[in-house]
Amino acid sequence: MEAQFRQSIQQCKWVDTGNISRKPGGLLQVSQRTKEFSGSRMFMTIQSSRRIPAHHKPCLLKVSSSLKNTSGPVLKSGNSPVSLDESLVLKNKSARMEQLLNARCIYIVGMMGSGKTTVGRVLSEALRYSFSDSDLLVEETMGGMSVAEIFKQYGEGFFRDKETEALKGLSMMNRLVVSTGGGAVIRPINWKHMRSGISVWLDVPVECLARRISAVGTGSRPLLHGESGDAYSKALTRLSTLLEERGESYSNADIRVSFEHIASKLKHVDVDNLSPAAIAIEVLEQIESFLKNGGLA
Ligand SMILES: Nc1ncnc2c1ncn2[C@@H]1O[C@H](COP(=O)(O)OP(=O)(O)OP(=O)(O)O)[C@@H](O)[C@H]1O
Ligand SMILES: O=C(O)C1=C[C@@H](O)[C@@H](O)[C@H](O)C1
Repeated sequence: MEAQFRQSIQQCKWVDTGNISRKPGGLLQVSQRTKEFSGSRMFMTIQSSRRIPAHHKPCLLKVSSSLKNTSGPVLKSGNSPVSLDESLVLKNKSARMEQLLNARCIYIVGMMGSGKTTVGRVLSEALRYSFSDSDLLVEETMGGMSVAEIFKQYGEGFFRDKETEALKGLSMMNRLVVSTGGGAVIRPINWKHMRSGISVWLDVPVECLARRISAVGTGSRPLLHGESGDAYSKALTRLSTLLEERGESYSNADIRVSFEHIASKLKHVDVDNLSPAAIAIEVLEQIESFLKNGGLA
């Protein structure tokens, strides 16, 4: 396959085919003719379907290039812009971790608004995992009722039972990134299910959570209803109480990804402008060192 691939791109004049190297995870790195594309990099990935016999594997060629000084958001991952540089780091790290991860699921825990869904989607794409959201699963089993409606009609206890059922089902699967409900950590039985994989706590300062949530409203977040004051103060008051109650439960996670730590590492003045991809990269780095240091052994 690789030889065929080399041949098929011989005519492609801006690719120096003599300089193809294989990277882990099937990534082929191709350097370009520096005369014409000075300062740019090009990566090609061969992806194939597992269900088809090896000698008939179709080949999907993904080509991306980046020019030096191109750091603006240019690729889209779901709704999250991922810069080419971040995208390459994510791809390389993910490919390196394929074996180490051994198809284990990743459970993302954290307060509402911490970015479990946003970061989870970026991670799942990079790892070529599927993405799942336990809140959405509960809504599906309830025939499309929203979480807020379930709380209102049946109460929190009922919702928590459904959440536990959803996590139990997910614990039997592999190659999933799961965004868990913000309160999933409070039930020990849920930890039993999440221990089937690697759990990651997105630890976001409460002021940042309140800013994010007050920007979009609390309509879909029943536990934030009922405070008085402006949207930011209401969210801040309620979230602070919840975080105080749950701090210890979140710290049961195998890995804690602190936004303050990422901001200081990247020399950002605050935590509000960390890209989902930068957070996903930190998650991968921490998972790698957790597993290499015998985590889950
Ligand atoms: N890195 C980021 N920078 C800026 N805004 C972000 C970032 N990540 C997420 N957001 C925004 O914060 C809000 C919450 O994000 P998201 O839905 O991913 O969080 P969540 O943890 O899944 O929340 P919930 O548990 O309430 O469903 C969204 O409006 C999202 O666009
Ligand atoms: O923090 C919580 O307890 C919740 C978070 C959401 O994801 C939903 O699971 C629900 O609104 C409860």
